[in-house]
Amino acid sequence: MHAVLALGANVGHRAATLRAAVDALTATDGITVDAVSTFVESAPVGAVPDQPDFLNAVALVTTTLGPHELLAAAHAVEAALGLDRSTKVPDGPRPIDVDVVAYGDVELDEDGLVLPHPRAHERAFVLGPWLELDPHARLPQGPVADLLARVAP
Ligand SMILES: Nc1ncnc2c1ncn2[C@@H]1O[C@H](COP(=O)(O)OP(=O)(O)OP(=O)(O)O)[C@@H](O)[C@H]1O
Ligand SMILES: Nc1nc2c(c(=O)[nH]1)N=C(CO)CN2
Repeated sequence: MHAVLALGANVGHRAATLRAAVDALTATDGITVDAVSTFVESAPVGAVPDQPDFLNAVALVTTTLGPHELLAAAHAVEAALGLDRSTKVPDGPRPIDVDVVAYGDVELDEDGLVLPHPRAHERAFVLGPWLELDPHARLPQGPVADLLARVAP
């Protein structure tokens, strides 16, 4: 299955951490990283505006893992790179965040996993890097190119 992962970091050496996350994904059984976007910087979006800017990227992967296993693998990469989920503030600062944006065309909402990611369609820091890798990418809300045009200033 093809899947789309979003990576973000705003604490520590952000670029080094994003590279380490890609390396950790590459080293994960059942995941092949096919493409990684450029790293883009953006101001924090969401409930915590007073925090450092983020560096974000998108990775396209091919995986034999199921969607829940892929989320577990993303969480394992976060933990390996120092993310302590017990102290994580929603929308707040973090050394690394790895979200599952899409898993093929699968739509589901079960056991702590919503696919596609419920906020991906309104996040330029996801849509822009994804569009760079796949000009034909789509979400249920529409083509990623159109969604980006709608949210980008
Ligand atoms: N598609 C998804 N990708 C990642 N996490 C998801 C997804 N759908 C649901 N979740 C759930 O969301 C929970 C919180 O995720 P997380 O801690 O990454 O939130 P956040 O990064 O603060 O905010 P956001 O989810 O808006 O990026 C996770 O524990 C996970 O179970
Ligand atoms: N620019 C930007 N803002 C955010 C980000 C992020 O990755 N980039 N992640 C968040 C919570 O997941 C909240 N806000």
